[in-house]
Amino acid sequence: MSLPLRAAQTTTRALFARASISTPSSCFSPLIRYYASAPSPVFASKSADTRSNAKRVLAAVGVLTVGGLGGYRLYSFRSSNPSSSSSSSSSTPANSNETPQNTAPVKPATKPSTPPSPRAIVMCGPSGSGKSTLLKRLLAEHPTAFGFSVSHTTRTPRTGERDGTDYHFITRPQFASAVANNEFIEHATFAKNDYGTSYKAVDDVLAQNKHVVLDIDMQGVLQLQTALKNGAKKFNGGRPLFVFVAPPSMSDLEKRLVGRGTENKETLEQRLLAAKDELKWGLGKGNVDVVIVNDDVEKAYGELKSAIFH
Ligand SMILES: Nc1ncnc2c1ncn2[C@@H]1O[C@H](COP(=O)(O)OP(=O)(O)OP(=O)(O)O)[C@@H](O)[C@H]1O
Repeated sequence: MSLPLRAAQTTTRALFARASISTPSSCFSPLIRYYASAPSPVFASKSADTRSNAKRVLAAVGVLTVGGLGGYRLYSFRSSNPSSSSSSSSSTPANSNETPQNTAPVKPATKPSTPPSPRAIVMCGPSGSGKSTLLKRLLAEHPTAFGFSVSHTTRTPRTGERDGTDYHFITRPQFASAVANNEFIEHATFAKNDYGTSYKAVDDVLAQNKHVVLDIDMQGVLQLQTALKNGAKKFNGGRPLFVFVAPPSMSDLEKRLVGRGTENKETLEQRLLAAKDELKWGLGKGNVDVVIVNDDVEKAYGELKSAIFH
């Protein structure tokens, strides 16, 4: 990754963090939000439908690539396991005559199972794609199965904030030491303060037999995936499930961000710009386990549950 791109993404990340502080989801860390999930999924094998869907989505990426912020259509599919070398996700270009509208959605689970051990579920996708919307529903439907991880930060506690509950408040040298010791899944700086997500904080939730959903931006996911590939601790021996939430189109995404009322012109542009990169990455071969296109909340939520409970 070139330095200019990374610098631009880091800036975007900071903007996201700043904006998210004032959003309804700001009850979670400004850099990463955690939700305990319903019990862990076990991946179903990919069906013919799934592979067919993947082909169509990849075709949609092509449209996005040449069409800039123009409209595109995306459809749900299960991608390959990003950390599994035995993965066999399809990457064959789609038949250009096929229309996404004919794509069958991933079938929701009919009988949710209860996997034996907790798991981390990593939610990612462009800002405004609907991650919080879906996760709030999951949390509401499975309140006792959810737990929250506590982030570390070097910023000063605000009135009422409790160390170890709202954040782990640490000094800059402590933070630097934790970074050097690879204790963070991901970390970033915002407004001159450092924020980080430690493996331990996530493991603490898993140890309570609760599942954790991490709502992370693309850079955080890339950090995590790199760490996992390099042998970092894997959340109580389990591997996270990577879920990418995509909007049905760029114009829908823009409408939703505007409608949410959280953006000014600058942050809106930043988010839409970042969304293009995130979509290319999220829909790329093998980068995530599941892609959910949130064109309809009910359908998307069903697909999320299907991914989690299978
Ligand atoms: N399927 C949908 N149809 C229409 N509007 C939706 C849908 N899903 C979510 N929204 C709306 O889109 C807006 C953005 O959703 P949400 O805040 O959940 O996105 P997000 O991915 O969590 O964003 P961020 O990463 O910035 O927190 C919200 O106003 C939400 O109500």
